[in-house]
Amino acid sequence: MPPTRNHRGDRRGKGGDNRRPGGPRRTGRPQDLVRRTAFDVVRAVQDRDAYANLLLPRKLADRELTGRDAALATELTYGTLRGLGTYDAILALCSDRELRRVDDELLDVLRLGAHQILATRIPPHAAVGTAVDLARSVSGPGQAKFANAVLRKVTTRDLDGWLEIIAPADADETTRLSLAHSHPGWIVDAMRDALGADRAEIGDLLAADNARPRVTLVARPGRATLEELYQAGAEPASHAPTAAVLPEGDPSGIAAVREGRAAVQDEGSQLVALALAEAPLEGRDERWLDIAAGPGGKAGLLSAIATRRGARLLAADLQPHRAALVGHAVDARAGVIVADGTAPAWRPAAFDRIMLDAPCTGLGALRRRPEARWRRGPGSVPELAALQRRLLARALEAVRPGGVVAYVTCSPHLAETRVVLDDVLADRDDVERLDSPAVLRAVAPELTGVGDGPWAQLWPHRHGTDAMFLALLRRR
Ligand SMILES: C[S@@+](CC[C@H](N)C(=O)[O-])C[C@H]1O[C@@H](n2cnc3c(N)ncnc32)[C@H](O)[C@@H]1O
Repeated sequence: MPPTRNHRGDRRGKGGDNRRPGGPRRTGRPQDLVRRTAFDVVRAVQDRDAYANLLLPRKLADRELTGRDAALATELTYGTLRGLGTYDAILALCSDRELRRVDDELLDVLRLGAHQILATRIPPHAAVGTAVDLARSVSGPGQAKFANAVLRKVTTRDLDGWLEIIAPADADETTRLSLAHSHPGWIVDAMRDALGADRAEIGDLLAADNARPRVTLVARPGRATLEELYQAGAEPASHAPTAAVLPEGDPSGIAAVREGRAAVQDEGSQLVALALAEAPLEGRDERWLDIAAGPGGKAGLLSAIATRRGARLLAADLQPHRAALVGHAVDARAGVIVADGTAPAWRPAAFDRIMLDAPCTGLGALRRRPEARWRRGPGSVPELAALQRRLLARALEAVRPGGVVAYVTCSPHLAETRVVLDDVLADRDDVERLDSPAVLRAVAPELTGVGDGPWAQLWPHRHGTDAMFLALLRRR
C-alpha cells in the first residue's frame, strides 16, 4: 500500500510517522467519534489554550478509543494543529466569506476537513461528508451547506497544487516556507538565523518539525538497563548510550517506566545531561545542582549518574507542582526544593556541576507540541532572554572555581543561546568555554554536525532529537 503523506505532501520515510491513518478500518468504532474527539481537542486548544498532548490522552480514555481509532484521532488532532497556517491560507481561497467572519467552531471543522483531504489517505468524498456532518452538528444545517461548498473546492487540487498557488516560487522565502511548512514567519526567520551557514537546510528543519517524533526512552544508569528495555520491545537508539526507541506501544506498559527506573525522554535531552556529567572538571565532584529541573527529565538522569559516582544532586524549580514532578523522577539520594534560581537559596561556589536548562520559547521541541508554534509571538523572546541572563549569572556564582555549568535551552533561537552567552560572559574573565561538541562526542562518538564549538546545537532534521543547545562553561 502507498505510504501516507505528511501535511507537506512528502512521502513518509524513515524516522517519520509511518502509521497509516485513514487506511482500512479493523474496528467497528464509529468514525464520527474519532473525528469528534479530534475536533473537541482542536477546539479546546484554540478556545481555552488547552495542551493537546495532555487533553487528547484523557479524551481518548474517556471515550474508550484505542488502537487504530486512537491513532487516527491523534493524527487528525496533531496534523490539523500543525498544519493550520497552511490550511487557513487554502481555505481563504475556497471561501466566499473572509475567514475572520466564519464562526470559530466552524473554522476548526473546516481545518480538520482540509487536513483529511490534503494530508491523509481518507478518500476526499468521505473527508468532505464527515466534515459536513460535523459542521451540521456543531453549527447547524445552514453552515453545513457552507462547509460543503468550501471543502469541495479544497478537493479540486492536491496539497502541492495548492502550495503552487499560496506559496509560489517567486514569493519571498520566508512567506513561501512559512506557508509550505505551516510555521509563523518569525519562527522561520529565527530558525534560518540559527542554522547560520547551513541555512539551506531550513526546509528540512521545518519539515522535521511536522513529523511526529519517535518515542525515546532513557534507562537511568544503575536503575534500569537497555537490555531490559529491549526485552520490553524497545530498539537501539541513534546516539545516547542511555537511550532506546519504542517503535510502538504504550511506554507505561513497561515495568521499568512504571517504576521510574526508566522514562520517556528525548535523546537530545539525554545527551546534554550526559555531557554535563562527562565534562572535564578539576577537583571535588560531589555536589550537583539542577537549577530549573521541572518536570525532571534531566534531573532523573543526572541523579542516577550522581548516585553511582557517590555524588548528590539537588534539584530546584520555581513552581511547586513542577518540583513535585521532579520528586518522582530522581532517586532517593537526591534532594528536591522549590526555589527561585534568580534569588538562590544556596551559598555561592557551593556546587561542582550545575545544569541550567533554562525556561525558553521551546522552539526546539515543536514536533512534540503541535500548537506551540501558534501560541507565542516574537514578543516573548526578550523577556525570556532577560530571565535566561539572570539565571546564567546566578549559576556561574553557584559553581565553585574548577566546576562546570551546562547552559541548555530547548530552543536554537540565537537570542536565547549565543546572545545570552555573549552578554553574560562579556565582562568575565573567570569562565572558560569548554569544547561542547568534543564533550558530546566523548558521550556519543558517532555524533556529527553539532557545530564547530565552543557551543553545540542538536537538530531534529540531522539528529532526530529536539533542537537542544548546549554550552559547557568552567569557572576558573
Ligand atoms: C525548560 S524547563 C526545564 C526542563 C527540565 N530540565 C527537564 O529536563 O525536564 C524550565 C523550568 O524552569 C522553571 N523555572 C522558571 N523560572 C525559574 C526560576 N526563576 N527559578 C527556577 N526555576 C525556574 C520552570 O518552572 C520550568 O520547570
